[in-house]
Amino acid sequence: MTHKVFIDGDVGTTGLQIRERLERRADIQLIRVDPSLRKDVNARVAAFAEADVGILCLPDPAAEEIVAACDAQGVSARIIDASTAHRIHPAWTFGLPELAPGQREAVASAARVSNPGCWSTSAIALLRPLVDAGVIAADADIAISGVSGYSGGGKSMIEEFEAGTAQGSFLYGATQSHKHLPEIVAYGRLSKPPVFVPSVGQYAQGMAVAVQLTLSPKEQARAAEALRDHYAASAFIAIVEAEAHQPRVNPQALNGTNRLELSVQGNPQTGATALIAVLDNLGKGASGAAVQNLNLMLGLDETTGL
Ligand SMILES: NC(=O)C1=CN([C@@H]2O[C@H](COP(=O)(O)OP(=O)(O)OC[C@H]3O[C@@H](n4cnc5c(N)ncnc54)[C@H](OP(=O)(O)O)[C@@H]3O)[C@@H](O)[C@H]2O)C=CC1
Ligand SMILES: CC(=O)N[C@@H](CCC(=O)OP(=O)(O)O)C(=O)O
Repeated sequence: MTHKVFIDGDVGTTGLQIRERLERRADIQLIRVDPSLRKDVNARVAAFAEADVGILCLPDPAAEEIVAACDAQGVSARIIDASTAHRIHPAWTFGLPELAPGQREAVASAARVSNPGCWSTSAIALLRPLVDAGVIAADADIAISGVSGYSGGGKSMIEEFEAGTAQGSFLYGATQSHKHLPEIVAYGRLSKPPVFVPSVGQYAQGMAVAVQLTLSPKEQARAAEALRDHYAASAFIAIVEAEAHQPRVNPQALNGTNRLELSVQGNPQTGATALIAVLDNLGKGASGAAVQNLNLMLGLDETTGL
């Protein structure tokens, strides 16, 4: 049996990587629109009407526009949205199957799934099990930093770095209005936003993220245990020994995979704690995650083709 999938935005960074993963599969038939019509709303709505699942790999306004057009024309295609547009929308299911018990089943049966952001995937994967286990208080003082390859910024940032016009690595988001903060608060079950200062490095792909807070030595040990318990049966998320991410955390270590590695590090004497995540921004941070969600929505093993 083949499943029909339409990728809206399949020449962009995320869409192209999803297409490459799906083109290798005999169980998936990709629906394509004529390249000259790739921004034509009617042509794309027709493609959604034919698809079992459509995947949006578009800027937020374009994602909102095409969902509204599908709704207006009565097209009831199941949709995965890789943009930020619907991440905390109550009618959309958050596409992090490992979030909490029941989330995998919720994704599998959902009509609309929002694929998480790359930074938020890391932060939520670290925080949510610890908040649920009572190791971290919802109102804890938390800081998040990290480094991403420039492909995280899509085509325009890739062009900037490849043309040599980017002036090197940089921090951003210091005004604390990064677009991933709402989903980190909502799905991390926090009662206040963490302080989040990400950065971009002078390499294409891969991320390392550090969630920083104070935990007692006992809480540090409980944190590692709670994460191990939570992800024990996970195909893609693993807790590794702190040594695996020392002394340098390599943001490119998991490139080309859909994996996310977590470790608990810190100084038990002072309580200063760094929860570390490593992932591919175009793997578990975007395209791999979208394929995992697609597999679940199609009733397949979530690891198919990943
Ligand atoms: N890059 C990453 O690591 C991640 C990206 N995302 C999200 O995924 C989405 C896509 O990002 P990314 O692939 O990086 O972005 P890109 O800019 O690389 O690609 C976006 C694509 O959408 C196309 N597009 C823009 N407007 C329209 C429209 N109205 N109709 C049809 N196509 C349109 C663009 O066309 P054109 O080429 O003509 O501009 C481009 O090909 C974004 O919402 C992004 O935030 C999520 C997680 C990680
Ligand atoms: C390096 C870089 O610029 N990264 C992007 C996030 C990439 C991502 O996760 O995308 P969406 O949430 O938009 O889907 C940023 O921080 O805005």
